[in-house]
Amino acid sequence: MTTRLRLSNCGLSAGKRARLHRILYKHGLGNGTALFLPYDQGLEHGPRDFFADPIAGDPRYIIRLALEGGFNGIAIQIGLAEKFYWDYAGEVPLILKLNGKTDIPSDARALSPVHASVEDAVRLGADAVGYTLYVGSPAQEEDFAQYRVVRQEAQRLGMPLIVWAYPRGEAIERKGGKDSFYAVHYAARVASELGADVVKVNFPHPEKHTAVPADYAIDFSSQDAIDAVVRAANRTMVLVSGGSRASDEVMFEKAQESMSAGATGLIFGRNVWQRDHEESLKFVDRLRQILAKYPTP
Ligand SMILES: O=C(CO)COP(=O)(O)O
Repeated sequence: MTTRLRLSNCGLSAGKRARLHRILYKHGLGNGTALFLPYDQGLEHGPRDFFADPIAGDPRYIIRLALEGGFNGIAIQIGLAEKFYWDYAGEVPLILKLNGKTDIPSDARALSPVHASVEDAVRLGADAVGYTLYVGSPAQEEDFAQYRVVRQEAQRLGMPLIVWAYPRGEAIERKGGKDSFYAVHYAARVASELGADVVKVNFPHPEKHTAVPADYAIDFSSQDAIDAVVRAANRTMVLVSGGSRASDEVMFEKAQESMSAGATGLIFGRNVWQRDHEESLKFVDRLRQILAKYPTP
């Protein structure tokens, strides 16, 4: 088990620390762990994610769910933030996503263009911004360049920067795929090297080792894999993402292993809202029981 990071150990400026303190200690369980509700799938995947449970297509429903479920924050794009966020008077912290893309073009040269600014985030009362970085994409040079502008603005304005570190591209596919241990481990390290305050990763699949460099061809358990990912992030807090719908047992195991590895929290979307309201709240309650076991003073 890795030691859980404290806010005081993350090299944060005063503004970033104050905002992260609000997210981690004034919302959710208030124990230093985080449960975020991401709701950018309408842009990233299109309306198909809402077919299973059409109410989930309504941003007002999702923000209410974030409140009722006691989430630490909601991650949305600028359009929904402008139109819906203040209906709820900022009762749940806002993480404004600054870039995003549709899944209509292929991922061969994945790049998530920036369409909002850190100043937008300040104007909207956000407590953090989110940036998707496609680690391994042939468009890396452009990605790093636009990321640098966001990082510098976030630094200037005291705004915590959460990097969605997503391995992508043909080279990643050859080395085990985007949720292989190799790819997720590398992505966590990249976000830390590039100055993210928080990194969001997929849960690594240690069994997807084929065709990766020999150093990685080790018989890891999933716990060993997520432990190593959290270590690779160094003084960058780690959030583990949910992914597409899976059984509750699989999700709870993922949550348990992530928190035991020293992750700060979870960012689960479709597994929360692709089900009926009562079921969503029950599911969230079980996640909160897991987080409650890992307080960070
Ligand atoms: O952070 C996420 C999307 O931005 C994760 O969402 P899912 O849990 O639906 O995969």
